[in-house]
Amino acid sequence: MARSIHLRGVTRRFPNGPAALDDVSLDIQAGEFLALLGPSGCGKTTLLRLIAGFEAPTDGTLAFDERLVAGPGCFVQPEARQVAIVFQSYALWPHMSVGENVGYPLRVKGLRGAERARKVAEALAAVDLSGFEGRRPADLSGGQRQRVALARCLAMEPGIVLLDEPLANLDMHLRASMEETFRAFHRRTGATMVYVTHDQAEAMAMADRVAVMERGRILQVSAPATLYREPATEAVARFIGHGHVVEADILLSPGQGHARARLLGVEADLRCRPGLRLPAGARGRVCLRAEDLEADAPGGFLARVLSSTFKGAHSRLVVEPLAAPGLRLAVHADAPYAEGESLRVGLKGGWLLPEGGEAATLPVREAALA
Ligand SMILES: Nc1ncnc2c1ncn2[C@@H]1O[C@H](COP(=O)(O)OP(=O)(O)OP(=O)(O)O)[C@@H](O)[C@H]1O
Repeated sequence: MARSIHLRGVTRRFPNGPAALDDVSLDIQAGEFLALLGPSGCGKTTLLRLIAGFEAPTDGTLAFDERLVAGPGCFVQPEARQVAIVFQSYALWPHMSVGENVGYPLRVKGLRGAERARKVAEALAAVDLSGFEGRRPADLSGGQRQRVALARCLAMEPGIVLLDEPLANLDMHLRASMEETFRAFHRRTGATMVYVTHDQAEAMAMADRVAVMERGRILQVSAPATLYREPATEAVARFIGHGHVVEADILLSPGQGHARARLLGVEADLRCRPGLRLPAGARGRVCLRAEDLEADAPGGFLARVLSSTFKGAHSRLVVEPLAAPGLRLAVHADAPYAEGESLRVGLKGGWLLPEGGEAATLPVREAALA
């Protein structure tokens, strides 16, 4: 049975350093597929290890459903938490066959003979490895080994599955096909899954919701489309999908999900959070993506082409608005442009970041253009 996970004010400190987790509160629904995403050192693995029971919180509480598993005066040992873990390194026993590896947790549970063999065969069939029972892990490819680890997890019928960068050791091509395997695994088990990754494409492709972390804190937890279209802070806007953030003057106080503003010398209608309070005349910050911009649009702002790259269906331009020297924006155009050429760029939209976003930093970092 899938279980929900609840963290309240969880802090984890190690000696000699800032808190690895800093006052984290998070509710993961039963049966949800949640990805923890963030740069190296942001605390993803510590959070996962805490749920598994390999770490204890310095402060705060952790509960599965209604049951407290870690907190003041309480610590449930990892083996009593009934949580399955899939590691980057597969963690298969090299001396056991595939069938023995998958059947191991069932043996520990006391399952014998034909019933165990049936469950092993079912789990291997679910990951497309029927007939591999007799092989050794050493005779398998990386992707096959990871599927054996998944089958072992499947055989345990766990309520919670924790995955620590399980695709990190696989090549690009295999990763894409394994994403589908993980989604199918999730549909099949209905388990609550917490998936650690620093690869945003992976997180966005698989998870129901993504928690973006930075320096031990959760910046935003949202469905992938919401993270992309409606980032809560400038840091999330820049991190997810390489959004560009520019300053704007609010012309009409935001209404129900819309605002009128002047940015880069032209007026535009922007999307915003319903109920957002920013008076006319205030300064706001806007997340712009390539799809918010239109090349060669009369009435748009003037910009200079810095580079033009042929991408098949379109050319990807990097332009510098004349009104904001140093700012670089990505724009899609139907035709290629020459370097140094001028054009007008139309503003079709943009997302007005909610108040409380971090201070704008211009010029935009080159990294945002990658
Ligand atoms: N056992 C430990 N002792 C001391 N510091 C630790 C320990 N474990 C983690 N840390 C520190 O806590 C911070 C968060 O580490 P964590 O491994 O959770 O990050 P991460 O986001 O998973 O990074 P990566 O993607 O590189 O694995 C880091 O600064 C790390 O150095």
